[in-house]
Amino acid sequence: MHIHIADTPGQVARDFAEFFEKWLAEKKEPVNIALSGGSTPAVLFRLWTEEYQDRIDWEKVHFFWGDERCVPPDDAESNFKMADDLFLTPAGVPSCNVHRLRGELPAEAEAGRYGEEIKECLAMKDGWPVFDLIMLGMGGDGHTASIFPHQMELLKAEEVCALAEHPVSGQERVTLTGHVLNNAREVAFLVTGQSKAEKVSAILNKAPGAADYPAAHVQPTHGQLHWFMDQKAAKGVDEKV
Ligand SMILES: O=C(O)[C@H](O)[C@@H](O)[C@H](O)[C@H](O)COP(=O)(O)O
Repeated sequence: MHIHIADTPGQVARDFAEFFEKWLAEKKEPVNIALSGGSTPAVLFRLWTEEYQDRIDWEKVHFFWGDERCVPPDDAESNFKMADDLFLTPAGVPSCNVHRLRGELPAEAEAGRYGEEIKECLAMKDGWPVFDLIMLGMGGDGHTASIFPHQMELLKAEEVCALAEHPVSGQERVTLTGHVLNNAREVAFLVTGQSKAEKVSAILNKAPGAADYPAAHVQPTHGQLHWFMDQKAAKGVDEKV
């Protein structure tokens, strides 16, 4: 596991962007990556648009989503909308490289369709699709993607994508499931802010009860795991974990 701690959320985004640029430069073939949702990636998306438009050959990158809210693509809640407004469109990412999870469609059917699209586009290993890189966030309850503590069974689901729901709002989601997350070549958490510190510390220090948090179960079978955090989220984490 690789721990990357920076002073500020802006520096976390910059550290990840530099990591990503070096990582991509070593790839001879196009890569398939899954973007995280929520608000944390916004800083990175703006940075990619403002400073990396010409530094990265975005035609080499195919974008998928680790999860999506079951809303239309123009809804303020849409993970796609945030990425598209801040990065995909302004940075001129080719639309054929953007594999949108169609939140406007009936969730169960879309979970199946998106899983099939992923299996068509990605290599397979151990019966599961292999993302080159999956970006993840973590909620204050320890959820990741849209695998929440009240739906731990999604960590072991037999489908590539499954229907999920937010425990408070009841909002329907579609999420990658645990086997897919753990089949990736690289998994990178981007987690910032004081509100995440307790769960981050429990997970990285393997404290009792950490197994109740879905993010604790992201342990790539073959791949590398990275935690990019700011000082506030990483409070209490021993860098030697
Ligand atoms: O659709 C989502 O909301 C995400 O995929 C979710 O897993 C998110 O990454 C965390 O909830 C952290 O969200 P913030 O970045 O807003 O703290």
